[in-house]
Amino acid sequence: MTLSMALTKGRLEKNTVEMLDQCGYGTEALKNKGRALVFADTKKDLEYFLVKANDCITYVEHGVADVGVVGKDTLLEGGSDYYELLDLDIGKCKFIVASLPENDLFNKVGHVKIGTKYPKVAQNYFLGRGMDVEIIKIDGSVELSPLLGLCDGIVDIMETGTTLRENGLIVLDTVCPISARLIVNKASFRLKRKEILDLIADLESVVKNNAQSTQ
Ligand SMILES: Nc1ncnc2c1ncn2[C@@H]1O[C@H](COP(=O)(O)OP(=O)(O)OP(=O)(O)O)[C@@H](O)[C@H]1O
Ligand SMILES: O=P(O)(O)OC[C@H]1O[C@H](OP(=O)(O)OP(=O)(O)O)[C@H](O)[C@@H]1O
Repeated sequence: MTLSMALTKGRLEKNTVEMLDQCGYGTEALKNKGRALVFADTKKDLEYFLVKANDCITYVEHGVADVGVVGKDTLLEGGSDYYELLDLDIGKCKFIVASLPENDLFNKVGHVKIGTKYPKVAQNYFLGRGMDVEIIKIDGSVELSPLLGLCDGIVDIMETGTTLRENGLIVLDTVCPISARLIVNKASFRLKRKEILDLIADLESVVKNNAQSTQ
């Protein structure tokens, strides 16, 4: 049976395709893609879709894609009707709390405002610290919001730390690490169990090899 796989386009795309290559799969179409969005594997009974991160969860939850590759950041913020079966150990970054050095938001008396693209993650983090903060949803360039006085601090993704540094912000705390995960539609896992377990075994051995070669 053909397996359909939703891949997150953008930052995760190159590393995901590289992993599929390492599995020995036929990813030529994905590498010469033009404006196409659906690609057939040339060696395996696999079909790929390239989608935005949030849509990856939607396609998998609805069973249009049997499996998907998506960042843990998106999973923490998005739906929950899927199985998360493998940490692919790519797209590694973390959620952090940051502010201007003079804004000690953990000790501020009164109203605290937090800018973020990830309101659910931010809300849960601050509730966990017993702080009832106001969350202000921002869609991008989140680091700008404390500089302009829109908020006291931010919850955002940090990879190299360059964006924070170049905007004079400091990390106050780490919320959690992030990496790309393989998610699976629940019904597909019953109906296409063998195909999905084979895919997981292939990806798992690539994850192990890559971990060994970076040691
Ligand atoms: N420095 C980084 N910043 C943001 N995401 C990163 C970073 N490094 C790895 N990632 C991972 O890559 C995934 C895709 O990020 P990407 O920026 O391509 O898409 P996006 O978050 O939908 O942004 P955009 O709306 O700009 O396309 C993220 O969900 C995250 O898991
Ligand atoms: O630690 P760094 O390596 O600097 O990476 C982190 C930055 O990258 C992401 O933004 P992105 O480039 O996706 O732009 P956006 O602000 O429009 O989401 C993220 O939101 C940070 O701003």
